[in-house]
Amino acid sequence: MKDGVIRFHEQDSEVKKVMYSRDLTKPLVFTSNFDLYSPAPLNWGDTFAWDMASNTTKPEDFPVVCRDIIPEYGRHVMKLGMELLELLSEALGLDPNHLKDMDCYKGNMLLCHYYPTCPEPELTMGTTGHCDATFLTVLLQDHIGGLQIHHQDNWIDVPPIPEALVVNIGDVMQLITNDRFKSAEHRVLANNIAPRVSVACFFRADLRSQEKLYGPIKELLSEDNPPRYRETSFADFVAYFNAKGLDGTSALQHFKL
Ligand SMILES: O=C(O)CCC(=O)C(=O)O
Ligand SMILES: [Fe+2]
Repeated sequence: MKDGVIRFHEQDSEVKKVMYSRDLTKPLVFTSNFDLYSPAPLNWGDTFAWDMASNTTKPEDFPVVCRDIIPEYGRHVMKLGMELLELLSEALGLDPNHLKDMDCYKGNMLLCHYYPTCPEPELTMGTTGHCDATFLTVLLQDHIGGLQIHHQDNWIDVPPIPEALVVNIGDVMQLITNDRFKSAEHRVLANNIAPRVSVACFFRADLRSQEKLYGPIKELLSEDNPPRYRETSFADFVAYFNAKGLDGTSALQHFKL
């Protein structure tokens, strides 16, 4: 999978620009710098994004250099994520199907990141600190390193472990569990040694639906544990998150009661 991502990103810009867009609602998009229009230094990274929920994507729509692997990886990571949703439901004392039945996977997205070698890494970031606007993120990183997690006011390295995946809780999981599960703030350093590749599978609800509302799960609430967040559609959460940008503040604050 990592080779497939390298094959895509190391194509000529002329080939890639055909897929370039800043509209991540398109099924397959090549894009750059989540924060292109923010005043802060630009993030040093490109992304090839697949909206896994789009049922209009045909195998031949994928770029030929990674057509063999991206849909297959997508199937495997989806299966793993469903099992994780079951385990997390059980950990909350709920029926194993609870999170799956909340459709925490119906708007999934696969983000294939490529962070080019950066001549002046101290002036920017691969990705600035943020929590994901997801329930869950399953992350595959290569051997280069640079991923860090914010813990007790320090940024701690998450060293790559061969064959291992990193699983992050996202903001919307924190919201529906009323802070039982905390979202993990993370960032990626830029480096001047070698390009870095990672693949994030975002477990999300369907962004096309405004009907379903996500608030703290009723079974987890009690007199001593009243709801801490208001309900929101997944689409509204993501719209707020994207409009705010990666400015180091938590999108969850906006939904606090
Ligand atoms: O590249 C990484 O390791 C992290 C990517 C990330 O944080 C994201 O896609 O939200
Ligand atoms: Fe992230």
